[in-house]
Amino acid sequence: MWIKICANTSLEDAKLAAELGADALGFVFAPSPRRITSAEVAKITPHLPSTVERVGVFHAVDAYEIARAAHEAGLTAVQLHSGVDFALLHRLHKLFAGQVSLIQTVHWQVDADAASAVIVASELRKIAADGLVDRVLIDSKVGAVLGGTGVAFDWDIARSIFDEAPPQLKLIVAGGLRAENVAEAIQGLNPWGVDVASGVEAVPGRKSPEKLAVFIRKARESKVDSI
Ligand SMILES: O=C(O)c1ccccc1NCC(=O)[C@H](O)[C@H](O)COP(=O)(O)O
Repeated sequence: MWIKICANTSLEDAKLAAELGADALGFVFAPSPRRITSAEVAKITPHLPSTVERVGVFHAVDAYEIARAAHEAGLTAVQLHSGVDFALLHRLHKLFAGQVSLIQTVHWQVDADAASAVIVASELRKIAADGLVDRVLIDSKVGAVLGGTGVAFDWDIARSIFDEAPPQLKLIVAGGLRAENVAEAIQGLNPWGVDVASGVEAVPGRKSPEKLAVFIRKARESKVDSI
């Protein structure tokens, strides 16, 4: 199980998450109470183990702007968090030339779960057909808020979408995960990875060491029920 701890804003939190076994650390460049600049991330990434992915979360902006920020911040992956824009994905793929990987977010509108199921399934098919990206993060959208919502989407409705997704896609579940429910998400959806931001915080923008430790342990220990 790939585990991403997102929305880090300090070296202390990022180092702790890495020590506790996170596979990837996220830094939010998109508008957020947890937003961080590339100059600030550049002071954190050199102190992290090289085995841990450093993922920048961006709303669609200019490809050159994303590439400049990724370079300055020392990112190893870029997560595009506002709608699927194949032209932008292809521009970034060319600019990064294999040095930085790409993760695409697809949003699940929580107050319209049945419609979201149809839309998300369609987006997954298009991403698979395009063939450029294999990691897709499915995150809750609450009203107009695209991330860090602390709200889970309807996993019962989502189960068939995860089950029937194109097999080449590595699906990451996000939105409202906490130590208390990460096992349920893993057992219900059988994702390739999990991602959490607010669910392991003590206060907005600062992680709770206890919540982080329990979340990572529970995600590691969780097994998918075999039929
Ligand atoms: O985390 C944020 O504050 C955020 C804000 C705006 C865009 C993206 C953001 N985070 C991206 C992620 O990958 C988060 O891990 C994800 O939204 C999950 O958030 P949460 O429900 O708080 O665990």
